[in-house]
Amino acid sequence: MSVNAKEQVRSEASNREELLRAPFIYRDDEALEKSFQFTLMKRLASYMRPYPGLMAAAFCATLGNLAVTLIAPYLVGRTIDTAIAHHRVHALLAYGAILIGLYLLNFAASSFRIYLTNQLGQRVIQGLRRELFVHVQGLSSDFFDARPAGSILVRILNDVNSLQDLFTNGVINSITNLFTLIGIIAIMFSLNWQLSIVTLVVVPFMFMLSLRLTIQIRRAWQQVRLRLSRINAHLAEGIQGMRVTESYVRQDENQMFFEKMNRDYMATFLRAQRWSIPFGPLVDLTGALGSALLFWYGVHLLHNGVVTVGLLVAFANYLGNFWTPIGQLGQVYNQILVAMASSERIFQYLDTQANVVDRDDAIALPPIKGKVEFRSVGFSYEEGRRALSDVSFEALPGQTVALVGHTGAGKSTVINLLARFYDPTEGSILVDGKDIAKVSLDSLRSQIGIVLQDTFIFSGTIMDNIRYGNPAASDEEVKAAARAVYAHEFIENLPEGYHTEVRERGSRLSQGQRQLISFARAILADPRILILDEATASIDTYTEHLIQKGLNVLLEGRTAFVVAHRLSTIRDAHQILVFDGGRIVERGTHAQLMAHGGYYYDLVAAQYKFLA
Ligand SMILES: Nc1ncnc2c1ncn2[C@@H]1O[C@H](COP(=O)(O)OP(=O)(O)OP(=O)(O)O)[C@@H](O)[C@H]1O
Repeated sequence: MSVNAKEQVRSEASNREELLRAPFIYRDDEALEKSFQFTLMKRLASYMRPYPGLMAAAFCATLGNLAVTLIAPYLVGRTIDTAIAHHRVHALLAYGAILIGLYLLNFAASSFRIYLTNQLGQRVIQGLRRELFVHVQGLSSDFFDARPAGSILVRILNDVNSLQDLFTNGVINSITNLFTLIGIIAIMFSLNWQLSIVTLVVVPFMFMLSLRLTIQIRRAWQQVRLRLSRINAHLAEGIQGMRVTESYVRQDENQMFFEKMNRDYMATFLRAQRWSIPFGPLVDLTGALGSALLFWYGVHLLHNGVVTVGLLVAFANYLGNFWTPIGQLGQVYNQILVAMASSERIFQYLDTQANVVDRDDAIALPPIKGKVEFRSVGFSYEEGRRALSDVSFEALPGQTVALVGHTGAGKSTVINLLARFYDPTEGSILVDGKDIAKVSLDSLRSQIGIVLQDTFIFSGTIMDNIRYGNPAASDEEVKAAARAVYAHEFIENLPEGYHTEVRERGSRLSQGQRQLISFARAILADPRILILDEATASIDTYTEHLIQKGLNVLLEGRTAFVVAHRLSTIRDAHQILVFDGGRIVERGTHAQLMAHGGYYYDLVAAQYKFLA
């Protein structure tokens, strides 16, 4: 290698190192924690209201724990003072038996409490997740347009899960912990107030230390989780887009990006570890300090005959019992901060209202014949940007209407309004003379079939996928539908025919095969009105021929709106609506429009001649 080449390699390597070390900037919009808000907490607590029996039982079980925590140290003290100090074997055995009984009770109460609080937590979480899913499923298209699917997923999964700890342990434990602390303090003061003051000097310090450290530790681990989910998201995207990466030869950049994420994750993990390591030893140290104070002053009181050995031991036990509730209260505080951020986001979704809803006086649309009318329809997705203006047309039952125009002209918007994914801003849409804004959504959509360009294939068998159009259809009906649209042949040729499992999004099937399946699905649903966004993907001549024939069967006898990309489909349409800038600029049959020699003529000349 020449000196220059070596120099270049060295400089590339150092550039790479520099790039890798440069701070990593992410765009995260989600807050990980929020300050305490009473209204949010009250709303969260309302999710526990349906389970009064579980809450009461869990609370009783925790009272059992509480009783043992409060009584046992006192009994140990009494055992020492009355039984051991005076060599009274019977008393010793009796105390021993009572203590064993108490600890057995504690064991039973703890097991029962853990079981009950888990039941409670899981039920609350399951209910909340169900409510969120049902609500999100009922929201209108604008909601899904405005946010990526990933962020909706995170809310339904992660945000709800992050409330789990609070509902499982937090609420019940914090009440018990408070009672425990108050109980211990009360007992200690009733036994000896001077010793109590000296012993408890260390407690506020313990509490602050536990709180501060746990806050830092939680934040540090939140950062680790955040980095991990970024790596997950990046990996998922990378794997899905692998073909594009390969075709644009972007592997090196991807590797560099991944390497940065990986390093960032490692650094964050080690930082979190650094915060976590001293927690245990520091807690022990503070505990030891408390015990030292207790024994230093206790021995002094012992000399003066103010306290007994048993009382000192009881105090030491009580002090030991302070740790668990203090630590747990710190944890609950942390859980509440995290819950505030998550629940705020969850409630934001739950409070979002669907824009397209059934009116109170909505009627069910009777079985339709298929006449469709747009009357001066106008629509904007966003304020100030019109997607459709003054669109009027009429389609008679059984007619095929082709919607054509350049990209962004408004064709899909017509379809979105007809299926009532949105309501028009102006004008009205009538089906068989009935304003669709006044009929129930279910009765309208169940009579409209939609075949999109990018056919959605669900994981399951081919049979399941076709039956999606009509869940009540028998196997024979499914096959008949496939036959009608010329899909039967290719399905039969698959390894397991109709029972072939199609993987996620139908990756095993070609574009054309997916379209044929969507035709079969639509014909099985047998809608009077059909909306079809014709696929643009180029398909081999044989499949293309099948699709053409399948399409003719599908359109037969239905009112169909086709965002048309094939000249053959357009040519056969009863009516062609030509869109530009959200308006209908020309209308007529293919022959009429070609003879007119206007916008449509130019469009066909430019766009469709190759597809004829
Ligand atoms: N969800 C949306 N939010 C905001 N604006 C939108 C949305 N969908 C479409 N638009 C805008 O509305 C206008 C009409 O879009 P539309 O999708 O109806 O066009 P199209 O003719 O179907 O185009 P294409 O042939 O590319 O699908 C465009 O200006 C587009 O940017």
